Amino acid sequence: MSGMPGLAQRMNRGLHDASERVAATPFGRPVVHAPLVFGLLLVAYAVQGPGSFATYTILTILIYGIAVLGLNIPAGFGGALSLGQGASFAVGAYTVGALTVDNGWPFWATLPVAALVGLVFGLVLGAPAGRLGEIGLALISLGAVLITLDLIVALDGITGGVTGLSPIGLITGFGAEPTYSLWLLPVLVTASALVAYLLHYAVRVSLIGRSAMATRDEPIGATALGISGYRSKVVTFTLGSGFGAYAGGLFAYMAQYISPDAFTAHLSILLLAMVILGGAGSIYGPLLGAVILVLLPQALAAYAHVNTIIYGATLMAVVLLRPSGLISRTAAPVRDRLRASADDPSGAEEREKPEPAAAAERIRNAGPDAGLQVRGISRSFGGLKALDSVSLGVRPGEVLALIGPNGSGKTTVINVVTGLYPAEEGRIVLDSEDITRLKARRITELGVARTFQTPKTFPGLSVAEHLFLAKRLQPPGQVVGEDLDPWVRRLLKLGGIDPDDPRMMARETGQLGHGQLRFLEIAMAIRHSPRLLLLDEPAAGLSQIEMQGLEQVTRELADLGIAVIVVEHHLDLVTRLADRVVVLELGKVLWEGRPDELMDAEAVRVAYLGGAG
Ligand SMILES: Nc1ncnc2c1ncn2[C@@H]1O[C@H](COP(=O)(O)OP(=O)(O)OP(=O)(O)O)[C@@H](O)[C@H]1O
Repeated sequence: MSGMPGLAQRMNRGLHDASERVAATPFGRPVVHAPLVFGLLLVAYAVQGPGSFATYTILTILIYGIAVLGLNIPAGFGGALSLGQGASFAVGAYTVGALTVDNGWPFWATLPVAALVGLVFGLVLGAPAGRLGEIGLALISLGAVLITLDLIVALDGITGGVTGLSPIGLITGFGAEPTYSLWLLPVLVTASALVAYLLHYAVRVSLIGRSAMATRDEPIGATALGISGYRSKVVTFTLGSGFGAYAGGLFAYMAQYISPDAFTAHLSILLLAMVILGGAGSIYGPLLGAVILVLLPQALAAYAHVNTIIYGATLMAVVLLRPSGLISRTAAPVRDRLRASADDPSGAEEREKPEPAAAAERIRNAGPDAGLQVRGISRSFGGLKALDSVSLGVRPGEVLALIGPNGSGKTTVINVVTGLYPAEEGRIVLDSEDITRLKARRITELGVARTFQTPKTFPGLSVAEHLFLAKRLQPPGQVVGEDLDPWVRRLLKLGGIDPDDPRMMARETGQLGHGQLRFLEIAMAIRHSPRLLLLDEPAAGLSQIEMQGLEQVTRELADLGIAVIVVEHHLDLVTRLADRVVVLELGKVLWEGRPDELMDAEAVRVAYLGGAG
């Protein structure tokens, strides 16, 4: 299903900065520049005075900054249109308020509890919302804001109702009166912002962050890689809410008084606006958004009659002129090297051939049910029977070519085998295990890798990040007990991607050409270390040289013991590469045999080649 790209997707894809970026940010790694900023801010507080208006403004920016970094996790990395960050902020503020005012807890106890409550709140909200599309998720999160506000008013025994809670001091209890240390708040907020920034960056470069981005950019491709889109949404929502609640807790300490007025739906919209304005999905863009949207109203305060108009117009202008926000997303570095060969980690020599003896023995020892058996599968779309009782099989070490006229059902076979569409009839057995009713992700986990007719790669992730995901999501217990990185490297090179060029590896794939994407996708499938590899028209759009390279690598991979099904229109390639050929017509198997018999088969000539010759 193509359909219109969603709002969040458009928001996230936006404009790609054409420049090549290797580092995570223009200022280098966050671990280097973040402590520097921390020090500079402390100097600024000292110069301005820790209780000054300037310090208060910086602290406001940092507190909102923590909340928007959190929101950037589901909204930027995950592409979810979340309007509920204000609710998490409120939950955190009231957790701190209630524990401080009613129970006299000090800040070092209340703030972790606030973050924890925020995580639970995010999980409770994210678990049902994660199943919904963009609009559903937006509405659920907005609903959460409204309900939270009502609950704050209703639970006045804990929250103080409309009157609110005060005084909220940083250090209370132990028989002491609430204490307001002039320096404690700035240091605590600034240190918290620093940690939040580093944590946010860690999420960005983790499997969680990259999986969320992959799902955002290409959900079907992500599923084929073994990523659970639902889990990604729930986890990112939960983490973001934890950040939001912690920020709300800090806000309570800064304001020393909280009431429902501070947490209306306007706050949630403001936080989302900060993320979008600064650059959703970028590492420090949301912080820039917080700076602008805190300072702008202050700068406009003198023009009371027009300030809202200017504020709104500025927002609209920026979003219209730069749909991806002020700061474009930045490719993140990957600590994951493609090895040139299993026994040569230095990466000098590439191994040309698999070890024939070991591989041949593995193939010989495969049991009678080894490989894939498809028995009488059918699948309809509306009134159209795309597959009608199709049976075929492929053994380890074998290349099966699936050919047939357009619309004969070749891709549907791959889609049904990989669980994208369930079969309506028949059985699919992989190495003696019935996989007919398994979900797509589970089938991937069993060692089934595929490519698509049009590569389903992730435009916002770098080449290296694609290969990172394929490796990290590799099924346990590799079938081919060898490191396949040398073949991955060869495939990349065939596609014109130099695996040893850091700039190339750091390039977002939204900037790559068709051939590069096709080889990258095949390389990812190989990095998955599959037992069954399904290639959907891999040679489409390739040159003769590229096709020959692809043919050689595919043969070698099969010789290692991988079972390969290749859907292909190039009959010359099919006759050279395949061990067996299955011809489909109108969803049925028309013919099956050796490639050298193909041209003599009368039925195939009539159906597939139009009876010529
Ligand atoms: N998701 C779908 N919804 C509706 N119809 C579908 C869907 N997927 C496939 N079909 C239909 O099923 C039939 C088989 O399609 P399929 O893509 O498997 O053919 P194919 O042999 O791979 O063709 P091509 O060589 O053009 O890729 C076609 O008529 C197609 O329109």
